[in-house]
Amino acid sequence: MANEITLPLYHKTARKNTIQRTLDVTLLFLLVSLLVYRLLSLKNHGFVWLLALLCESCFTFTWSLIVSTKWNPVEIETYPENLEPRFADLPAVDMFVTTADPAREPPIMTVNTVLSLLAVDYPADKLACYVSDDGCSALTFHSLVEALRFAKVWVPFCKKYKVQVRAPFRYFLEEPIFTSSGNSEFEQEWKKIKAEYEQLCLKIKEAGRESAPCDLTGEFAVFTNIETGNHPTIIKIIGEHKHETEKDEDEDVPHLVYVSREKRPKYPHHFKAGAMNVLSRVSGVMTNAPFMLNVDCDMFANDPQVVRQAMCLLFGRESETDVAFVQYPQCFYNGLKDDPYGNQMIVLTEYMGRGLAGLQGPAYFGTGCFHRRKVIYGVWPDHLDDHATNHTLIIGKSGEYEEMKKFGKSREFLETTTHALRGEKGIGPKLSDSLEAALQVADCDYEFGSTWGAKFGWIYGSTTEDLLTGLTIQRKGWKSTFPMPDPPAFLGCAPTGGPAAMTQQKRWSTGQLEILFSKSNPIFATFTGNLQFRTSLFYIYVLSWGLSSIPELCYAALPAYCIIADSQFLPKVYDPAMLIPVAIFMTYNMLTLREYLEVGLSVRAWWNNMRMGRITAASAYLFGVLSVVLKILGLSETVFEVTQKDDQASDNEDGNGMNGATKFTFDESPIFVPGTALLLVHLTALLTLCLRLPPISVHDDGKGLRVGLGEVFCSLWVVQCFRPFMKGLFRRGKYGIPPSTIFKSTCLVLVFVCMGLGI
Ligand SMILES: O=c1ccn([C@@H]2O[C@H](COP(=O)(O)OP(=O)(O)O[C@H]3O[C@H](CO)[C@@H](O)[C@H](O)[C@H]3O)[C@@H](O)[C@H]2O)c(=O)[nH]1
Ligand SMILES: [Mn+2]
Repeated sequence: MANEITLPLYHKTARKNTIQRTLDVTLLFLLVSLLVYRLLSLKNHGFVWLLALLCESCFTFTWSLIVSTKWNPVEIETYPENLEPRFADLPAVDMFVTTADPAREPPIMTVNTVLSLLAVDYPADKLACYVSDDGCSALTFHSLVEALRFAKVWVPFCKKYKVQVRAPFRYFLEEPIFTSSGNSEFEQEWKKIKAEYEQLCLKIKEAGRESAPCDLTGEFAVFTNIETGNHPTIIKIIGEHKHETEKDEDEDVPHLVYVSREKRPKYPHHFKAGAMNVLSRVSGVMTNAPFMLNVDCDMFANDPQVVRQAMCLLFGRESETDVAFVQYPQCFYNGLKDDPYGNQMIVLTEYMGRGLAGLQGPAYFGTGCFHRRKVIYGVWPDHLDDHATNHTLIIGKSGEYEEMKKFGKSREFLETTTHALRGEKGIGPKLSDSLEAALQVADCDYEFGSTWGAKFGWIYGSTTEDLLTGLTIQRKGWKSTFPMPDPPAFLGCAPTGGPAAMTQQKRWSTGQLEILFSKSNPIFATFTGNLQFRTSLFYIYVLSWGLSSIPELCYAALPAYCIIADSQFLPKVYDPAMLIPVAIFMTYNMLTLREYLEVGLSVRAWWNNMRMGRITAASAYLFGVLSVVLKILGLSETVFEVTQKDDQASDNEDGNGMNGATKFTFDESPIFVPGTALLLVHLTALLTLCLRLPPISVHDDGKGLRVGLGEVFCSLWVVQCFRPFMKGLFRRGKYGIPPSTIFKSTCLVLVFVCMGLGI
């Protein structure tokens, strides 16, 4: 027998990327050359030249951040099969699912996520699943109660037949190949369970149609006349794993708990971050597992080995204690062909993600992440041992009790926290015994006087609470890790449609800027904390997505301005200096295209991402900047608008759920005004050009063309990028840009043209 201590749990290898590095550096060199050229020739040119220089400086800076992040990619492999030979007793894991709105997040979706978690390949008595419902919806609760009933057949079935994908809506998409006899046990069971799942879907669908999903009596009575933003805490133990019947396969399902925290109109609830903190505390008093997994309601576990994989990276050898969290990439099951909305983030994950894994580790991306409970409770990596062995945080000694007050005033919670910090469980055998304590820690005023959300837990103050929380953890010097298994560990749902995609990007850029302009920003974290320099560069990159909209928009408007004002922002065509921008254009496109092709994506996917990058910057990011400016001026608060998720059930009905989804959709939102205006400006410029025919006339010196060909080319390129908007001008309904948006945009165009003509 192999020496069990030496069996590896994971392996991390550096990946070769010579070609990529060469291309990246070449581009950086070209960009710097362009800046030098502009600087040297600045005095011969006017404002336009200076503006171009400023924009290009921003792009060069951003590019250098990207190059630094991508420089050292790694690959991480885990060996879950070695976990049990090495550790007979696997650690417990609490699994959190958040949902907020049964209309935007169909309960059947949450149910599938929960089922996939309940069925993972891990001892059921070590798992507990907590669902936080910020919508306080009887429908969601009802759906979960039904789901547990189904789980009692689904989980044993998955384990018996080693089902690979344990979210039923995915599993039942295809019929397996049954053995020829046609009546095998598997076939019969498969059909029976499929019928039961269909029954479950039907029940949930019908319940959703009624004003109340069922009679609001018994367990459901608390939901009578409930108001979403004004109600007491509701915690329901939907299913308790029974130890006595451990041998009985039918009952081998983990705990399932429903949590809807108290909400009152005047109390801030801090959106998802608040929900996660409540889940941390409720699970603290109920199960107190040393590790916690968190997923959004649309992110099901796609690989039943996922908990074991994560434990390979988190649990075990001492040298691993510095890994604070294991973040899995966000991958999507509803990915439309060729990524028309440019939000599948495959290339971003592949290059930036792998690169980050080679540094201090990835940021926390909000879902598909396993956290160490101690880290969430604010422990520093160098204090880990104090807490584990001889920490004196024992309740009862006065001074220390003071220190513990930062966790809030529940005695039960403080007790379990002490245990958690010491690496013990310290909770009673029955969930129901802790119900009262759980209700107390979910109160909306529980956090008053504590430092929840400020020093530890999920940190408040940004609509991208994930980045802020991760940054706070990494600031302490913690590392994290980013395995990218195939098949993906989790699969979620990417927003489809212009409005949903833009709303999400706007929220992200808002949240990112909130962090950048706060005292938690990565620059301070490097100088006053332990955030590594290059990890900090990554954070600066990601947190300034919103800001990038300003140089992007200016630069995109420059060609049109130049054509209208008859000036030039690029060197003349016959000027040898023109080679620099041409080389930049070619290298950039070649390099990015290569990245897409390398990971098996199409040219179309590359192009869609390129153009969505421009569209997003001109719309969502700009609005992100606006909402942060309004917040800083104290004029409005930022809010977390939940992303609309497509209904899986209806997806299945029409086979692919992609009815016209590749056509860009619009709504009345002002978010589409800047993009429309930009397009109209370019069309106006190109039209002016045609009216000024013949555009190509020989200059006095006989050498040049009157029109800057560079500018015309750029203008055509911008129009090409905004083609979805161009089509939107001529379409109607949700595929068309609303007349009011066109009107507002036209006003902006008039202002712009007047500026260009110097009126
Ligand atoms: O008041 C709220 C608002 C949201 N959520 C939940 O937060 C999750 C993420 O919301 P979603 O609308 O899906 O946002 P996305 O932009 O798709 O989410 C990404 O970005 C968020 C930060 O902006 C992270 O929190 C997420 O984990 C990450 O997947 C969902 O499960 C919601 O139910 C709550 O629990 N309470
Ligand atoms: Mn989401």
